[in-house]
Amino acid sequence: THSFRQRGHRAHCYIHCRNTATLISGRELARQIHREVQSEILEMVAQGYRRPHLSVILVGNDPASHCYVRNKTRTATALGMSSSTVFRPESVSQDELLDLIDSMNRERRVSGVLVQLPLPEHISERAVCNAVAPEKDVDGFHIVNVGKLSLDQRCMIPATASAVWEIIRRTGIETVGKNVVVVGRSKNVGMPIAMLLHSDRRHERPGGDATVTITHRCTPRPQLKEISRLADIIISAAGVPHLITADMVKEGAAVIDVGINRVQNTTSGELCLVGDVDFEGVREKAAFITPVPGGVGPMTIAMVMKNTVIAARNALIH
Ligand SMILES: Nc1nc(=O)c2c([nH]1)NC[C@@H]1CN(c3ccc(C(=O)N[C@@H](CCC(=O)O)C(=O)O)cc3)C=[N+]21
Ligand SMILES: [Mg+2]
Repeated sequence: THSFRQRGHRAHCYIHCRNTATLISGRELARQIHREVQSEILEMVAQGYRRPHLSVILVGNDPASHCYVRNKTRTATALGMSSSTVFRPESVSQDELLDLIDSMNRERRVSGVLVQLPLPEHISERAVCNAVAPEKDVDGFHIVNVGKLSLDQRCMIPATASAVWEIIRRTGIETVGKNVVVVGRSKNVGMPIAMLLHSDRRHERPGGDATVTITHRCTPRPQLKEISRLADIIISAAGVPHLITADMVKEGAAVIDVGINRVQNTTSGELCLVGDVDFEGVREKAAFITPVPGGVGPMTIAMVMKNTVIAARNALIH
């Protein structure tokens, strides 16, 4: 629902400003992607090809990781893919994981391989990500995919970055020549988001042609505010609740909240999920805002599905 507020003094020169942002439904956009993925799978099956298959490796018993993985495999099944999850205890050795990945790489019916992160301390995430065959790497974390992303080449794009990209594209938010601030520089989230948005739209893997500023824990708060107030698009992937407040947002900006923070509700004491954005305050200022939950999260899952179908399609060509 949109409500409007009258701005300006004279009746003939008023500007109607939305006084609350348009809520971007990640759930609705994800359903759109699901339908596209589903029909692509139907087409492949109709052509006589095997259904795409997603193989997941899940180490340890972190409830959130189990929840995300269940979400992915459940969605895969719903879209007509097959999927399997291999569970290993926290104590698994790196060699055992590498062997497991190797067998999935060799298995022809496996289209995509995903190792849920984080992994225990004694395992090198880099070694594990690099063990996945780049063409089955639906997370886009293999060093070859990271390199290709940086060179604007076609590659597997990390799902969270694709999610942010698709939210921007499908909402019709302009990026060319716009100021974007990406808050957070993680290799799996902040960095690939910044990479997509700043790069050239004419390249093999088109970019957003935006002017991108990356801020991080060493950015002084007053400077973050100065930069974010100039931003047409704010993308926060810091993991800090209430980091982005209304005073940091330009009127009419788009605010995309990638944060996932589990916090205890001060009144009810319940654990709840919040993003990095002070939603109630910022929605009065922004033109577009994504909620948490129901924003980037569901789109991330949808983009993993899309990557799996891309991997399956690519495997038909060779
Ligand atoms: N190899 C690997 N690939 C990943 O893509 C990956 C990963 N490891 N490790 C963890 C992060 C996090 N991530 C999320 C995916 C979906 C939601 C999601 O669906 N969130 C729901 C809420 C779910 C809830 O209630 O917790 C929402 O925002 O509406 C959240 C987070 C993928 N990650
Ligand atoms: Mg979300």
